[in-house]
Amino acid sequence: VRHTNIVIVGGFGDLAKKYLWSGALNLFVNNHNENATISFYGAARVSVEDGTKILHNILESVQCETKDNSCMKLRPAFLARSHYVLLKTKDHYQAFCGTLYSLSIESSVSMRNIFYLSVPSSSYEDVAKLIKENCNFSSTQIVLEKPFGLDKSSAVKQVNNIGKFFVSDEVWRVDHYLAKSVTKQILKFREVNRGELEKLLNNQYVDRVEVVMKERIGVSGRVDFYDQTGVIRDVMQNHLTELLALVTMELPGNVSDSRAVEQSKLAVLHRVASVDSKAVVTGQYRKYLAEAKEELVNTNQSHMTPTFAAALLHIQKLRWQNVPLIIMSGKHMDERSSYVRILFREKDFCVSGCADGNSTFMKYPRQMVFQISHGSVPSAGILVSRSLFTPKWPSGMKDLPMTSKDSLIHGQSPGDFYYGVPVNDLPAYFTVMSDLYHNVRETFVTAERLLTLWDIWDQSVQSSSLVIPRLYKEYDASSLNFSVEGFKLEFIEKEIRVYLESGEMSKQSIIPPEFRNSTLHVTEINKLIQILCDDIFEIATEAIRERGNFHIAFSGGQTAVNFFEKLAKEYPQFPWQHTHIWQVDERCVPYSTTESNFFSLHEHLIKFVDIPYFNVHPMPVNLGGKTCDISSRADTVYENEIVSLISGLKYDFIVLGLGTDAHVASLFPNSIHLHDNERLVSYSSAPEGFQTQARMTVLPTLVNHAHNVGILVTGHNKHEILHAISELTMKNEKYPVTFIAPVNGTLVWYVDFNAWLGSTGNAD
Ligand SMILES: O=C1O[C@H](COP(=O)(O)O)[C@@H](O)[C@H](O)[C@H]1O
Repeated sequence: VRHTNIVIVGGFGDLAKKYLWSGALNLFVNNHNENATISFYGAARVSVEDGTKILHNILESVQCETKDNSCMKLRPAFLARSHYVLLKTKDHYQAFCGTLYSLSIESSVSMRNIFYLSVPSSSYEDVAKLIKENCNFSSTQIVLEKPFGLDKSSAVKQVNNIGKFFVSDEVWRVDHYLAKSVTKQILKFREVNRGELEKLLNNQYVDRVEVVMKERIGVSGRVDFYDQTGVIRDVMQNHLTELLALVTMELPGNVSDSRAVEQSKLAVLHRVASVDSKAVVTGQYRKYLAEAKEELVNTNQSHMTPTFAAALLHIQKLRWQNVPLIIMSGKHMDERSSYVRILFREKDFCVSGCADGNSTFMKYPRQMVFQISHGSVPSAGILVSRSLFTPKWPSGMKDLPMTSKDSLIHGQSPGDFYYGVPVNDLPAYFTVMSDLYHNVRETFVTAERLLTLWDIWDQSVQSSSLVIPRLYKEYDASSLNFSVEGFKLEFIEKEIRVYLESGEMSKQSIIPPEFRNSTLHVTEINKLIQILCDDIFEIATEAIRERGNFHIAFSGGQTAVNFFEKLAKEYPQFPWQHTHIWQVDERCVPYSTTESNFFSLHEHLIKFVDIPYFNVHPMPVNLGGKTCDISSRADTVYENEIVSLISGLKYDFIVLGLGTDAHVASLFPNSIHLHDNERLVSYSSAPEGFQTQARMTVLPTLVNHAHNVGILVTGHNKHEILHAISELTMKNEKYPVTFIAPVNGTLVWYVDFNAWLGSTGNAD
């Protein structure tokens, strides 16, 4: 007869309450019999009286997973064999272990003791010492939960500290991802499909490998643990790299031989290059800092803790050379899903009958997915594209056909996959407990593997702790989309941060590639003007090559002045001889006054460039010696000039500004001219408060005919209006800029940091 004592040190902790006691019940139900008996002890540091009550309450809530008879029948016996034990001092350990020892002698059974340390890792050494020195059993297992160090050197220290008391065979480090039902099947699946699959798993066929763990939950309630850890240490260095090893390692001759499996895993992990800082991007969900402030006393470093990270790994081995291996995980993501996805290259080309979906050629990527937690798949399982090969399922799995009606899975119709699921999808901690009991080594992490995993991640945990993670919206991390560029990972959307003079960060913002469905440039003002001038120069050169001339209309106002001189002085090759300069709007004042738009156009641009006199087209606001005399119909005169000179009424480039009230040109909120589809140019008037109310302006119809329109927005006073119009999708009279939408042309927004962020400072 053999007896096993399982002692959960820290038996009232979160892990124990959530997982360990139900794992214990399941273990008892499936293994306890008269030849192999099991007792459980929940150990803590409170009095026997209190502890007994607490344990009783915890065990009351541990119910059978299913109402299956054997569990219901055996549950009372399990409760009777579960006891509280006070383990605080040396004497407590001595007394407890002494009792266990006497019991085994009395009943002449061989005794085995498993101490599950569900306590903070900082106590491991002390507890290990107490066990070793006071419980002199011949057979003891010490079970540890992560964190196994915060980096390589602290991991080495932890290994050595435990090693002072227990030899490596006695130390069992849990990685519960190795106990997930599908993880358990990976090698078996590879084994039964060895013939078909092994020839595909290499750089000739594999396009990339993704190891992903997305969670809906955040870390509220456990920030004290998470703040120092962050996502890389929490799940990437361990769970996800272990999964990567299982799919990339050489398949040993016998996958049940745990030594061979370990050797093979180590061999591949040794070849994973250390993760470089350029190969990592990190993020933090927006509420994290507030949560940290609620739960921690010191939050000085909390803004640096990543709750999301993606990393690009490479294996320096011929088999996997140049295959990007992407490991990614995040909290508060759009879904809960973890998987290893292998995407295969498409080598064949379909010529006929390709569109009907029945072709053996794929419209979609060919892929194989080990779905560890279910996500959009009905349940955890293995998916294989039908066009890849027909898989066999290992004995612990069964086929589960999916219908094509369900929504897409990994971009593919469910019916396009072979789908197999574990026969028994057990909770991971049921398997942890059971594998501990049955000495199934490969569910646990050896010290050598642990340190090898740290070799891969050590550099990146150090360097990523120096980079401020990008903030993302809870459940919508689209701002974190990234791309793989050679050996680098980069966010697709650019980000700006603005620092105040003091060096403090004032604002952080993601710059989307588009604003109001048009191209957006956001940068510091000098760079912005450079981009605008470059664009004008390029379009001018192109227009002249195609049509012989270039027609550009400029707005007035201070914003435009900023770039006139740059264009005039820094583009000596600008084709002014073939350029026509027009005006977008003008104030009804003499050209010689500083209020006149033409005056500033002349003073800052025209007078510096060699442009033919007859290529300059000021708005005729001074016609007939009067300014904007209605009877002179100067608007019609300008219109006629446009009609006669500009082919198809299509300006090559129109530069607009944006008012704080969203006016463009001299089209103000609620102006009747916004709806004038007949005319091209008109008199207009600015609301009270504006300098010079009487104006002349081009109308939306004309602007919307242009090949290119650029809207230049600078200064922090434009921030609010940008924000107000950002979501407007329809034309809205209150916001004249919403009437600007080139019909067959291109609209580009040129926005400076101050306007984008609404603050001044230094941005990076
Ligand atoms: O180890 C950990 O894993 C959990 C996720 O595990 P799952 O079994 O629910 O997928 C994660 O939430 C936690 O942060 C981490 O410490």
